[in-house]
Amino acid sequence: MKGGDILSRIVERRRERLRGKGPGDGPLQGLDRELYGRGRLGGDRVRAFPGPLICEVKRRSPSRGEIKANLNPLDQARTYLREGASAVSVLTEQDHFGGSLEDLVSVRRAFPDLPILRKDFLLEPEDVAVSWRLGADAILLIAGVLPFEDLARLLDEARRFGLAALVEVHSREEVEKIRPLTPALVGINCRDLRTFQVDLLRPAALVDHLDWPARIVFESGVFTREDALVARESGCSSLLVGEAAVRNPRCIPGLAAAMEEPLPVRTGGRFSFWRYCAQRRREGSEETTSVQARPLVKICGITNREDAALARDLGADLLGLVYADSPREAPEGLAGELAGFLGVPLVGVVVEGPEPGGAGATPGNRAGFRRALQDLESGALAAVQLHGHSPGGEISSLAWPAFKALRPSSPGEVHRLMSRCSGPRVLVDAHHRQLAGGTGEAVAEEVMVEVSRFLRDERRGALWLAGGLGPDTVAAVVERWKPELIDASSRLEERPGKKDQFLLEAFFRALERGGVW
Ligand SMILES: O=C(O)c1ccccc1NCC(=O)[C@H](O)[C@H](O)COP(=O)(O)O
Repeated sequence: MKGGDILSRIVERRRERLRGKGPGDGPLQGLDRELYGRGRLGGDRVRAFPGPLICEVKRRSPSRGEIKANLNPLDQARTYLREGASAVSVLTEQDHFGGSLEDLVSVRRAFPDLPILRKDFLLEPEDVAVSWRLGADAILLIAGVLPFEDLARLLDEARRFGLAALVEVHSREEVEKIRPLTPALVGINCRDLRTFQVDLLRPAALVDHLDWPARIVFESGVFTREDALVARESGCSSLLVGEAAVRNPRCIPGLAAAMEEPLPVRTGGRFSFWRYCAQRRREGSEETTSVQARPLVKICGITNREDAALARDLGADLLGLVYADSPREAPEGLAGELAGFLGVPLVGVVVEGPEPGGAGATPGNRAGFRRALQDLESGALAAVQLHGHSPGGEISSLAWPAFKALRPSSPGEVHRLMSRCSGPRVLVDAHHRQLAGGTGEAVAEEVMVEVSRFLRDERRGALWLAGGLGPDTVAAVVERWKPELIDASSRLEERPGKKDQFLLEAFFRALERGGVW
């Protein structure tokens, strides 16, 4: 099912059910509150809810379709507990998620001490009472579907019953809506419930606007350790994981560990990389990942102080330093020197494994990789851009923060390469038989068509694009593919490794003049 107005339809259906059978949905009315209420969390435990990892009991969803039609809620909850979830969320919405209040009751009965969130589209104070009666410890309240007065009333009701309330937001507007209520537990949903688009940078973009003491839950789209690390870097203390946990509960220990163990490195020195990127997106782009605003600009292949300062002054958002065999390899010590005065995050570009065409793990590239890791650890680099094919697939075990640069050689390769990548963004660059990057060539049109289709159909993230961008092409490329970030290098040079002032200025002028912003 497509996005469209699905949220309104879900809410309308829920209202119909409330008008028909009432909040207890008929058969469950009159259940013994003492029996089902006995697992409720006491005061301190409500305050500690939900711990690092909430896993969801859900059979299907409008955005993902069937996930596990024959799911047994008890088996699923038991597995979650065994694997290390700190709380369980039970979907009770029937028509679109295949849940039920019976699911909630049966999980509560079997696990009296398990912290349970009731996840549904709750609309009326009576919903809160029913949730308590049937054994929930916490309820979800969605700011996007509740008028302010109703939200306030339901929050009060939750307090009266001693239930934790997870108040969910997705936009800046919704943050403003809940601000007067200063809820203690806020969920930031990476998924836009109206379009189903998932953007793992959404929490990072919103978190600084939550300017009251609150525990923040990172919701939706989490599959991997990298996703969990992004959640932590965004200032979230908990994850809410649905599809990944249902399909593969064995991911749970890794996700739980990623939320608790020491972060792999200093997460980007002075810059919190993903937070910087999320917050740097220009005005107007916040509400959607089909970006309208002027894209972020990464100028790559910086080898000296002068070029770095010029690119910064012209408006570059990120600068790239190459740590690989290349005519634009950055001299040793440059990152440390630039980080001291520049005020723009530096990205270390590395080639970390063999490329299909043979370029790759030369001794120079391996030495470059080690050097980049040192500069990342010292805080001189804010992130690492990984070219080449990593053997394991977990980029965070190589470096963090990091993102992959993918160079599909054909449309057929796009899905295979992009679906294997985790984390919030990948950079799409031009394929070349010999060179790992800095080719000066554009990504083939037919590859770009497939990349756009992948991002649209998977509804995940926004486009970061490199390859042959220069003053003459940048405006048309931006207009056509609407990237969130563009990356340019060799077509801004007077010779390999030295930027050309005229071309750099023309590039930024073309970007300002030619765009749709
Ligand atoms: O730029 C290089 O020489 C390079 C060498 C090895 C690995 C990556 C490299 N560059 C990566 C970049 O991010 C470039 O900006 C990107 O490939 C686009 O380059 P260009 O087509 O020259 O604008």
